[in-house]
Amino acid sequence: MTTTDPGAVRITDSTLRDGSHAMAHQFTEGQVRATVHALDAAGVQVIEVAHGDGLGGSTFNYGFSRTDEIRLIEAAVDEATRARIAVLLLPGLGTVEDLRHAHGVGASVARIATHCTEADVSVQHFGAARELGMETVGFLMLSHRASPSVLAKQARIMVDAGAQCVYVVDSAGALVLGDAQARIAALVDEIGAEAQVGFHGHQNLSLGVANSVLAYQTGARQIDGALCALGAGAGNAPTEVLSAVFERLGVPTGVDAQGVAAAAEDVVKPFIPRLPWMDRAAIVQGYAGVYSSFLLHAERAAERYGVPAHEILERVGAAGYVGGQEDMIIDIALELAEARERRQG
Ligand SMILES: C[C@H](O)CC(=O)C(=O)O
Ligand SMILES: [Mn+2]
Repeated sequence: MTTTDPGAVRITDSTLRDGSHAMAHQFTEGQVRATVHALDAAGVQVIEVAHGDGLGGSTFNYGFSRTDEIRLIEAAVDEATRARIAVLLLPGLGTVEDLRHAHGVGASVARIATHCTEADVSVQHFGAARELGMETVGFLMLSHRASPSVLAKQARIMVDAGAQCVYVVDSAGALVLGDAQARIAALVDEIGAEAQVGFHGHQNLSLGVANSVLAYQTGARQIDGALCALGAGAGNAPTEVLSAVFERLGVPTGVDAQGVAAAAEDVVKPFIPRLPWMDRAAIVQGYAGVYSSFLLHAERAAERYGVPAHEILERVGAAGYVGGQEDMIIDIALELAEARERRQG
């Protein structure tokens, strides 16, 4: 595959970033090295490494990392022979200084993520990333919450600020087929002449792979995946499945499908404490449009206050909370626990 092939798709693997949510941010340097080694050998061109909530995400609100993310990024860069290492940054949580630091240890792709209607907060960060000579990618999170035309205007803001690709990010795994397709089509129409369009899917309604294929067929040329689906909620579109499906469709990815299947089975699966799955709580996330990374927060609150996680998540969906409002999950759990006590007299 050549990167100039207009029909080729580039798979970015986010096991070591989105998977951080599913691992409660407990990645070790050894796990990062082994995963990067296997992905790099299989020809994956971009590997994302950071705290699940991006640079600077290791906090009380989001969860502390076991290992400093800069050390993990440095290890990933050291291990990769061909792949480029990407980082995610949410303006307001991560800073331009964090980006410089990551670039200083070898990260070369900056993925700047905002809520789907707040692209304007990314302008300074795209400018800084371009000045550093990094490849730039915009991430419009919770994309189901904006109509295709609104999303396209937000993508325009990112491209004007320096984004070379903008992703429709289905953070809640809530987009159902045509919903994903319509958003990709709107972005291709708005920015396609100047920038690429990407798709990042979650499996809460088991549509991550199908939505990714539809996104490709509608013009997206960058697609995210994670080995063993390791990601928030029911996980991401599995990289090993995406690679196999694109191969069957005759779409060049440059990835050795057998190699990533082995990476998933032999390297990642053995260290995952719990495989991501479409269980009741995750399905509610997709159905009610809840940010996937809220799953473990809701499960912890459920355990602590003795209320069901899926009920907490239903309420989170009704309230429309977005990333950064993790603390509200506790409030909802407390309300549910109080209501239960009142009922029991
Ligand atoms: C910070 C989020 O986890 C980014 C992401 O992967 C998503 O919104 O989905
Ligand atoms: Mn995600």
